[in-house]
Amino acid sequence: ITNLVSMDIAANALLAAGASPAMLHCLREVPDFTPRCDAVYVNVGTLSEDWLPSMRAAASAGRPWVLDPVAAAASEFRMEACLSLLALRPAVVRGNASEILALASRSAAASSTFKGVDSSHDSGDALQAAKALAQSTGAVIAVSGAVDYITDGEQVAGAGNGVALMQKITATGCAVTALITAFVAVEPSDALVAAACALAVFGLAGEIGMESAKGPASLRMHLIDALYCLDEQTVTSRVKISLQS
Ligand SMILES: Nc1ncnc2c1ncn2[C@@H]1O[C@H](COP(=O)(O)OP(=O)(O)OP(=O)(O)O)[C@@H](O)[C@H]1O
Ligand SMILES: Cc1ncsc1CCO
Ligand SMILES: [Mg+2]
Repeated sequence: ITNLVSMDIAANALLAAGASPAMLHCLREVPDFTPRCDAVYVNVGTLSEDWLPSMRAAASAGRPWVLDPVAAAASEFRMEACLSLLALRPAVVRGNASEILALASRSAAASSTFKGVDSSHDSGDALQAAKALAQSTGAVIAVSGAVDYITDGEQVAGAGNGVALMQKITATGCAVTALITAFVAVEPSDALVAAACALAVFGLAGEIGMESAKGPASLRMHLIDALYCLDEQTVTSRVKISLQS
């Protein structure tokens, strides 16, 4: 269940990576459909009062699930929605630094530099907040940025792949959270590894895509092509993941 802006890029990124996406958000379909999913993705980017019950039902269906708290500090309603979803035990939460800082401080007003769906902080600024949030929620917290940080509250992994121009394509963050969900479906017992690998692989696809891109629109196309064409040799030789502690 993802936002209206991200549906296309998220579904195409998942297909290119070998997953099988389906976007449904009708509450009456959730009980039939969700048990058949290997993992569930909930993204609040275009939240509405109608969608929140569907999100809560899908997150409660007993499948491993992943939360993208897009613009968590946009409003009281959105912050409360994110906090109520966090209580439903996501395996992973992936946000940009501003989103993770806002969630960790649990207040829509706390983020004075908040401007919307884009981050106004570097990922490193949110590392301590991510660790605290991981400890208080039991979720793996991933903060995207120049270096993506992934933590379970004890261990911290850094994923260094990616290109800055990815920030100029809307919903690349939403797409990488979708990819994390697919990786969690494959590796449900190690969400830290799943999230770190998905972020590194998506960043690597961005690096390879950048070799042919002329700007954000062509990078979007080449990134999806690169994701589709990745092979094991390229992944193992170019992925940059390090354990920080
Ligand atoms: N400065 C950067 N250098 C390299 N890669 C980056 C940089 N900033 C972001 N990325 C990568 O871009 C992708 C999207 O991350 P970003 O932090 O922009 O997400 P976001 O703000 O949630 O995006 P959106 O809300 O548009 O979906 C991630 O794969 C991340 O690793
Ligand atoms: C631009 C935008 N607005 C709500 S969700 C979204 C996609 C990036 O998060
Ligand atoms: Mg985002």
